[in-house]
Amino acid sequence: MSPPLHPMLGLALCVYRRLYFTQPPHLSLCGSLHLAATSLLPQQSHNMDVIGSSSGKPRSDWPWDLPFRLLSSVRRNQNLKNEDAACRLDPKQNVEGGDWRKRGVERCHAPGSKLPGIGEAVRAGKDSATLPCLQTMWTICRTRILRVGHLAACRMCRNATGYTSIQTILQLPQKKINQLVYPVTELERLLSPTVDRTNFKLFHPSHEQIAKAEELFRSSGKHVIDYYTSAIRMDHTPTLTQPEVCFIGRSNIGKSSLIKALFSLVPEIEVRVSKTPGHTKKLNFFKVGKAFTLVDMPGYGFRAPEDFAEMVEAYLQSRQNLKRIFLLVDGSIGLQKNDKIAIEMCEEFAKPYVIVVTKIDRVPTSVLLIQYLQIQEFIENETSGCFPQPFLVSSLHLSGSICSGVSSLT
Ligand SMILES: Nc1nc2c(ncn2[C@@H]2O[C@H](COP(=O)(O)OP(=O)(O)OP(=O)(O)O)[C@@H](O)[C@H]2O)c(=O)[nH]1
Ligand SMILES: [Mg+2]
Repeated sequence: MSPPLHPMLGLALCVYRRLYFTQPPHLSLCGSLHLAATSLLPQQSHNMDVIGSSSGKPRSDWPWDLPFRLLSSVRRNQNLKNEDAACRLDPKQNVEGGDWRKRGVERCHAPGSKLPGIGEAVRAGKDSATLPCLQTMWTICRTRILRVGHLAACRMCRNATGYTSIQTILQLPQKKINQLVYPVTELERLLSPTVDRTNFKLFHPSHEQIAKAEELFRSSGKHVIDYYTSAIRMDHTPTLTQPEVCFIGRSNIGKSSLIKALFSLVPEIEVRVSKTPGHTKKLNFFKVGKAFTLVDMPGYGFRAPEDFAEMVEAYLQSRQNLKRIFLLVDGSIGLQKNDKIAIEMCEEFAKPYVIVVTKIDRVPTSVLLIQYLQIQEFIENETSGCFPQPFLVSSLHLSGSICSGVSSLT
């Protein structure tokens, strides 16, 4: 029989479990993988070819079929020439497991020195033996607890990579699978039966398709996934023939986090994520084998780099092998003025782009649905090169959330 808990401890545990052992972490990662996976799939191209606009009018001028068809062609048809292959692809991912683990270690060691310990007590003239003794014990205990916690967290984090796989997710109850893999379908369920759902169903890959695309995000001897280089100006960018996709959005919107989540099967790749806006200062290139390249970019808006225009706009405008832009928008606030400027830019440069609604784990479903419908309407009425169905993702940090997510499965 488990010992009775102190009421306060019981309450704390409840809050803790509520905060950390719920679904969003999976949802997030799955959403990202789903996004990554599906956008690479050949089958998707068929959808893309036929969907046209949601008004039923075919978008014959839509350049989408190129990027979406790519990957499969490359993989299936080895004879395809590079230039042809370079016409259809895209993906994404991210990293920071390494960083996180390092920070975990720092956290383990730092607290002792920061505690109001013996030194401070002595300086404050408290010469009673009790205080320093208790504080020393507390320091030691706390350091140990943190260290054990850190090791457990690291272990969970390693395990977590296993749970990022669609195969693992498929072992979950059906309802959970749906929540994780098809967040858009979950939203759709809330609509009244009279609402036109066409644009909710355009992008709905099967589990097999996702699994296939997921394979692209596993590094192996023949298919090496790794950071490649960084550039601060267009003329510093590497000359690459394989197709490229990039992630743009306001600073702090979660571009790097999304890339990191997509690279969660390759945790050794470092993708730096930060709470501080304006963290990514360069164009960071990550190679996914010979298949394609992902580019993480500085954000626009608050604390954007001064040379943002020369760097990012020039890249978007003139990068020949750029096949798709993923424009990230915050799920809680929807399209902002800056986002609309970015959309105008994509339209002007005639690059195919997708709107990705991020951080959906932080948004109540009702708010998310409203934002989603507004974005869909905007796409329908104001754009011509944007994929009509926004993607929903939440790419939580590998720290905490994912580990907790794993725990919730066990
Ligand atoms: N809850 C939640 N937080 C997220 C998500 N994605 C990113 N974040 C958090 O948002 C903050 C910013 O994430 P980044 O990935 O560094 O954002 P960024 O767009 O690369 O920012 P810049 O490099 O400054 O332009 C971090 O604290 C992330 O943990 C998400 O899906 N859900
Ligand atoms: Mg960043």
